[in-house]
Amino acid sequence: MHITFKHFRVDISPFYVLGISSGLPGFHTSPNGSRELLITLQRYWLVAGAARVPSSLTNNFVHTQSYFGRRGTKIMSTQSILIPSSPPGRTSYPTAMDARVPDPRSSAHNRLVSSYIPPELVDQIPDFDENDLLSDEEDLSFNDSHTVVIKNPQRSAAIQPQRPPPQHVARMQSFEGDDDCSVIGWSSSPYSHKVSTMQEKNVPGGAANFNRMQRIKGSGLSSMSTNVGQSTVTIDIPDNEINSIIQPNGSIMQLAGSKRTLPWENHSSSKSEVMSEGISNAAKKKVNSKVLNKNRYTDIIEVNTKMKATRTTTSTKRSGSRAASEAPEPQKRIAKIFLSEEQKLVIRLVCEERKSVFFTGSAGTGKSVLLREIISSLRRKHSRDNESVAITASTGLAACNVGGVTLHSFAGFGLGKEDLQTLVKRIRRNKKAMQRWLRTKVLIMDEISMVDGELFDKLEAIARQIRNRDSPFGGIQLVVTGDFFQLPPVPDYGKKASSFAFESNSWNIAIPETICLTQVFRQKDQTFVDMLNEMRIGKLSQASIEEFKKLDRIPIYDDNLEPTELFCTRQEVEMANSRRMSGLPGQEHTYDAFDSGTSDPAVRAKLLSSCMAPEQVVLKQDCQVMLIKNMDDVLVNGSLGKVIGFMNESVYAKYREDQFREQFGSGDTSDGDWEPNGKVGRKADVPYPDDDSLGITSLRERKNKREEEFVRAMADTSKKWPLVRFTLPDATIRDMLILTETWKIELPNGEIQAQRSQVPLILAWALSIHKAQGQTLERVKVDLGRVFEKGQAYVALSRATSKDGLQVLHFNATKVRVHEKVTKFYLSLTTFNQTRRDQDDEALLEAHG
Ligand SMILES: Nc1ncnc2c1ncn2[C@@H]1O[C@H](COP(=O)(O)OP(=O)(O)OP(=O)(O)O)[C@@H](O)[C@H]1O
Repeated sequence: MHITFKHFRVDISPFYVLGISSGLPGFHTSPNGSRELLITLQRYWLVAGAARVPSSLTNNFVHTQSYFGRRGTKIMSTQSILIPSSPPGRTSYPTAMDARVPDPRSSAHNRLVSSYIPPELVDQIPDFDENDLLSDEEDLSFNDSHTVVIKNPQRSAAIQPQRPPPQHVARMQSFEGDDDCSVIGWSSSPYSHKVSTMQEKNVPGGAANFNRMQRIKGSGLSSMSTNVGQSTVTIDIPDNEINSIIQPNGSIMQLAGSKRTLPWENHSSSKSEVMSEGISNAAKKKVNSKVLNKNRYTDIIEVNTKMKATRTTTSTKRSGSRAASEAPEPQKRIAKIFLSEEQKLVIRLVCEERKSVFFTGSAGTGKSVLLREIISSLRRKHSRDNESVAITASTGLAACNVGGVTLHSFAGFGLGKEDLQTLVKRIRRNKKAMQRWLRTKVLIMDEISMVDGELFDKLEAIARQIRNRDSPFGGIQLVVTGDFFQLPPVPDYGKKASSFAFESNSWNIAIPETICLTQVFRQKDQTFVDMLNEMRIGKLSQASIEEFKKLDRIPIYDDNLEPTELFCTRQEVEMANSRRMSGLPGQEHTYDAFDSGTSDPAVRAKLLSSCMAPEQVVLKQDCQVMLIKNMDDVLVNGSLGKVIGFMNESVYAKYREDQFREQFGSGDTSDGDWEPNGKVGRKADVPYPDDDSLGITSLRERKNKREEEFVRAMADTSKKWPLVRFTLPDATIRDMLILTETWKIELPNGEIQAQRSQVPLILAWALSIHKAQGQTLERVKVDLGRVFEKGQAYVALSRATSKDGLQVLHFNATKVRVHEKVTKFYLSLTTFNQTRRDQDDEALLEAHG
């Protein structure tokens, strides 16, 4: 996405302003008739202050959240980009100074601080010290590439407590841009406040203008602002980094999968609520008035701060000089996926040609990845009416994975067992359900293999009746995906077997386009891909049978991580996991989920019962866990790790610092590519069982006393989280403190029916095949002797990324069974697909050059 702005301002703001500025979005104003880009590079987020701002405000209005932490912690290196525009009637252009960043020593500043930060924490805020100020502008300047260079180590160290020896020349994180596109990059590193290269077009004064840095009188580093006046700046924001777009009418379009959870959403403890209650009336008034003002802004685009894809990957070898990184927070960096030509074809059919499509393909062909892309595109396309794209899936688990609701929930007809007319009547009585059916333009259905054919027909007929239109699904465009060779619908109790959706009467007329994805991404080894494809269709060659039999051995792994054992029943899974847990010494750490949402508690509990994140996670040191959310491009849903300790975020900061020193020594850290999210290539297994063993005493000696108190104060109020050691595919290790994440079951209008905040970990010695569907696992152990359902063996084995990481016990070709009608259905598609491919050959050839 390219966005062009006429004005922009860069604020570089360390500690003081943050708890306040982020919570008071109304201060962000811009001149009449113009659009303003405000970039705030924040050194510290004083979360205590921010947490007192009601989430409704932050959610619905500014979304300054970029990298939020939890209450009671200090978060280093946050940034946000806000793009408000044109509040009518405004002609003035308040600077950061007069609008929201009063001189830290002024009474105005104190008033702001004290109205948003609880008194006990105000006491912990270090006094502003004249010595902390940079003496003059020579201490701080922009160099040619607009790099902030902090020249005075002592002073900047005092201001920014976690700063390592600071010859830190902030290096730009610049994105590549084409000629028409100016680019701004930024870094989350507090050592590198910066705004990267900007190619300004038609800028009166050009770069010189940019350099016109405004400093806040007397406040040194506490805030700076650069004002480019009439520059035109276009920034290129990768789609996957846009969380939400606030539209001219004030409504918010959430984009798929990228929203960062706010601390108060995350927090399972009621502490933050207590804090909100404690908010002063004056503050409440202030906040409310800002809410009322929200329509003044016509659009705000929020960019989350997952680490930019342009960050260089850390080498695991020690290198002479590296840029020190401080950020103890696990920053997210989601890999940019380049879609294959066949994936792009589906996007084109759906988004440009508005066709109803069914895209299918064997396990690992990127159906889920593609679906997420489609959702993003459709949401952007239908941004004026965010209710028009309905995301659904056959099961709660699948729905949770794509951020949608179950088909039943969308339909609003309960279990949907009654006859058609009864169901239609029920929906007509349900205003919200009616609205959904009427407003939906695109209906997405994931995991179609588990949708019953009868249900599919009912939905089709309901759509026609409610929308009073005779075309299939009443004119709703369908985007359907899944693989019928995987798990089938669960039959109703007492009913023999369910039918498949493709057997329904309406399937063929409702879905004119079918695309079979053929390129497998999950496995790289073509022999293995072929073996799995044979297994999928139940036609195993003798050679493949022999190969599978060879997998009945115990793979040797260099680390202590064991393969995840897949079982058919939940009971077996629970037994296997609890047996292993009870064998571990050590104290249990329990994490209770925090559930919320608009549905009543009983419905919510039911909706969340199939959420991948359990209600309660009990962990011990040394237990094996699996990540159930993508954290970045390396640590992804399915990554295996071992809990090596429990600590709070402040202690983790020290831990990271220790880790860094241990690995790279305490020498020059001013340059290089070491990055803050913990990718430290250290093979030695150094246990960090608890806070006390972290040697923080010695570190403290090196710290400023004031800062130490601050850290302790913050640490005291925070909770201990699991520190997990992940072994990466290249055999290096990476430790990450795992905090809570959120899963949502969301209706098309953005209403969150149910939401769960929980640490994104599950015990990973064992997993059910049902839950494993959709997962990618590096190490898998399956006992085929226990498999009973058609498609089950295929689902289980196809989770593995390689033969080396797959152990198969009791392989028996007769256990590999498929539904005959599924085979027939796919055979009929092959012909169709060939025709489709013939048609598209030309386009594909062209695309390949
Ligand atoms: N275009 C792509 N480029 C690179 N990797 C991809 C691409 N598409 C998918 N992948 C990767 O392939 C793996 C499998 O993708 P995904 O889970 O979307 O497959 P799927 O078809 O949904 O599988 P299943 O049917 O087993 O659920 C993931 O690790 C994903 O990141």
